Order: sequence, then C-alpha cells, then structure tokens
Amino acid sequence: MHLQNTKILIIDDDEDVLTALRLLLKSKVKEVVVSKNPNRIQNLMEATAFDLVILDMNFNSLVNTGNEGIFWLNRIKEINPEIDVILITAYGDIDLAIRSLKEGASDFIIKPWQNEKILNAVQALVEKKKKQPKLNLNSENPIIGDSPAMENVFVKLKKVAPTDANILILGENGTGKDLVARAIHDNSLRKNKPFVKVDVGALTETLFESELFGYKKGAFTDARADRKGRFESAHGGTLFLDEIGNIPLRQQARLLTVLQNRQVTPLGSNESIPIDIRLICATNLSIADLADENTFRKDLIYRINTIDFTIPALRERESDLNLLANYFVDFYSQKYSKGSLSMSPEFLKKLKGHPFPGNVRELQYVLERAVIMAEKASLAADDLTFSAIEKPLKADVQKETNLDAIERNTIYAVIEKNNGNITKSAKELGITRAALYRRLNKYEL
Ligand SMILES: Nc1ncnc2c1ncn2[C@@H]1O[C@H](COP(=O)(O)OP(=O)(O)OP(=O)(O)O)[C@@H](O)[C@H]1O
Repeated sequence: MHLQNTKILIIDDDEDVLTALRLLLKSKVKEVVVSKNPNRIQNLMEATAFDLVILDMNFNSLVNTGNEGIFWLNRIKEINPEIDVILITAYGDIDLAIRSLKEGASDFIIKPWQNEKILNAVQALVEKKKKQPKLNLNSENPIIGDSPAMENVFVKLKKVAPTDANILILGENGTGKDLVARAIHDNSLRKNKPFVKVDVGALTETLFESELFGYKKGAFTDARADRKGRFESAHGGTLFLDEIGNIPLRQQARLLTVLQNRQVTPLGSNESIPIDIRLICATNLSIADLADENTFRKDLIYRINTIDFTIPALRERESDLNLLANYFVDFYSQKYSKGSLSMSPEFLKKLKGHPFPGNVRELQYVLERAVIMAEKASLAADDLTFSAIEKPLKADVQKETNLDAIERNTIYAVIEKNNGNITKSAKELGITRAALYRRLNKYEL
C-alpha cells in the first residue's frame, strides 16, 4: 500500500475540522470521504474499501468523556478488523489515549493539531501495512509466516542454505515445499547457477533415466539427437527432486549410484560426466512412511537427508493462516483491480473453520475466487466457497468404506496432486482421459 493509493474516511461533527483535514489530505492520497454523522459509518465502509479512518472522539455528548469515540471505534473494527483508526480529541487525556489504543486504535492525535503530525501519522500507518511479515531472504516469492513452526524453518534455512548439505523437505501437498527449496537455492552460493526441478514421482521407468541422465543420439528409437539430462543441466547449481517418495526401488538404486559416484552416464554413452550439484528432495510422505524398507532404501534416505525440514500442515499454523489470507487478499485485490478489499469477521470465521487439506495452495485458490466474486469492499462469508477438488483429510478417507466414495476420494487426490492436469491424472490412475471425464461427471466434480 502506498500513500497515493490510500483511501481515508474522516468522521467529525465539526465542519471546520472536516474541511481542514480534507484540504490537507486530498492531494496526497487517492480518496478522502468525510462525514459529520457517525451513523453513516457502516454504509460508507460498505461502499468503499477504506484503508484508514480518522475519527473524532467527542460527538455532541454532554460530557466529553470520549466514550462515544470508543463506541464508534469498536463499530468500525467490527466491520473491518484490519482497518487502521486514528482518533482525534480536543483533550489531552492520556488515560483515554491509552484506552483507545487498547481498544484497537492505531494512533491518537490531540486537537489542535499540526498538519505535519497528521501527515506523519497517516504515512507511518501506510508504511507499516506495506511491510508484509515474511522471510527476510532474497527470494522472488516471499515465504509468509510467523508461526513458531515457520520461524524454525526460517532460522534453519538461513543456516543451511549457504552450505552444500543435501536437504530433504517433508510436508503435505501445498504446504510450500517448492517455495522453501527455491529459497534455499536463492540464498546459497549457487544462486547464480541453475535451479532445476524434476517431479520424479511422475516419471515412468524409461523416462526416469532419459530425463535425469540424458541420452545420446540413437540410444533408442526416438533419440534423434543428443539430449542433456537434468543432472547435467543443474551442473554447478541445485537439483530439486520432487515427490521422491514415489519412485520404485530400481530407480532408487540408479539414483543412489549417481549420487555416490557424482557422475552420470547418459543412455547410449560409454562416457560418464562428472556432476557438481546440490541436491534437494521433497516428499509428502512422513519420514516414518518413507523409511519403510519395502518401498524405500534406507541408504538412499541417509544420502538425501543430511538436513531435513518439516513444513507443518496449514491447519496446524493458525497465525500463518491470518497472515497468508491478508497477503493473498491484497495480492488478488490488486491483480483484479478490486481496490483494497477487507475480510469481514464472518468471512474470517468461515475461513478458520476449514481444515484446508490442500494447504496453502488451496487457501490461495479459494481467496482468489473470493476476491473475483466479491461485490462489496468487505468480503462476505458467501464469497467464500471451498473447492470440491480438494481431497478430504486422510483420517476421513480411511473411515470411508463405500467403494464409490473411495474412488471419488482417490480421483480428488490424484487430480490435486497433478494440479488439475487431466492427462497426467488419468495416466496415474491407469484409465483413459475419457474414462476419467466420465467419472468426473458421475461424481459431479
Ligand atoms: N508460506 C507461504 N507463503 C506464501 N505462499 C506460499 C506459502 N506456502 C505455500 N505458498 C504458495 O502455495 C502454493 C503451493 O506451494 P508449493 O508448490 O511450494 O507447495 P508444495 O508443498 O511444493 O506442494 P506439492 O507437494 O503439491 O508440490 C504456491 O503457489 C506457493 O507460492
């Protein structure tokens, strides 16, 4: 938020004060609306997404205790808990100032004021809003979060990013594993070298080798020219292997050999190529599931897991939900030119009541949709609809014994995993695209 984009509402029963403040602020900010009547606050706030309210504390009351100001302050905060309110009073009553700050006012100004003081107060609040709490790292995409779990991630990340240690990132789908992998690279000594991501879980056995290790012209029927593998492309930089938990044992053995020898041999070649990569792997399996010897080699786990990061599910990080929700609402309000939308208390309550099986990715989608659908400056509970595409939480899936429900849940899970890509999902489910579409219709997905 910048000062020139800020919308301010001023409520004061003194016409002279309104005129003076309007004149002072009009040329500096985007919009100034003034009213003598505090009863109009609700309507005005519904019509315009204000960023700031300047509110008089003393309306026509017989006794100037400022109570009326506190009453209207509370009303404003009920309508939009995020909005900043600066209170004005003619009485330098420090107790009242403290009380109003406790009740949620952002600042307090005493009449008669100096224009500079008001401008400074407005400017300071706008600046404060501009600073999204985020990881102070040089990464293009900020990682938002201030939960203890994310604070730990940030501390560890800063510590290990500059080393060449292999890293394993654990967490459910959509928790931000990709983002963390990217931030590690961006804060490493390899930041100016390539960052190469491969979703190894989605590769078939033949593709696995050609994609990772490359091939020579003529190595197989379709190999019409030499092609570099991803290991080679990542030389000097970072290789990020996503969904590592899903690769079959045979491919795990191939991977282990490459990591041990630090060289790859492209298909159809006799020569091995030395590789210098920093390896980051990610999986949505828990470390206990990953360590099941029937599905994953222990020696490979040790090799890829010098340091591990666990990103908790969003439902376990309530304060992050708040921050992320604000961040995405601001982001999409700007993207879709919706002014600065705010979240009504009912909207926030509904948001907090949802378990978000799809984690931050799901949150991002539902908020984008809510912003697009929003008709008023304050997002209403009805603007929030949860996507049927998200799979229910595992505990719910396991309770399910009805075959149709199991099929429906599996389809959800696979489509979610493939980011809505029908071709990939059909392939993974072992059915044709047409068969998948038939089932989508059947289950009204
Ligand atoms: N802490 C965060 N701050 C900001 N954006 C986030 C955060 N966590 C996740 N996101 C966003 O949520 C989406 C999903 O994140 P990401 O792809 O990193 O998750 P993931 O764990 O790698 O998912 P998957 O396991 O499905 O690959 C992305 O758009 C990402 O930018």
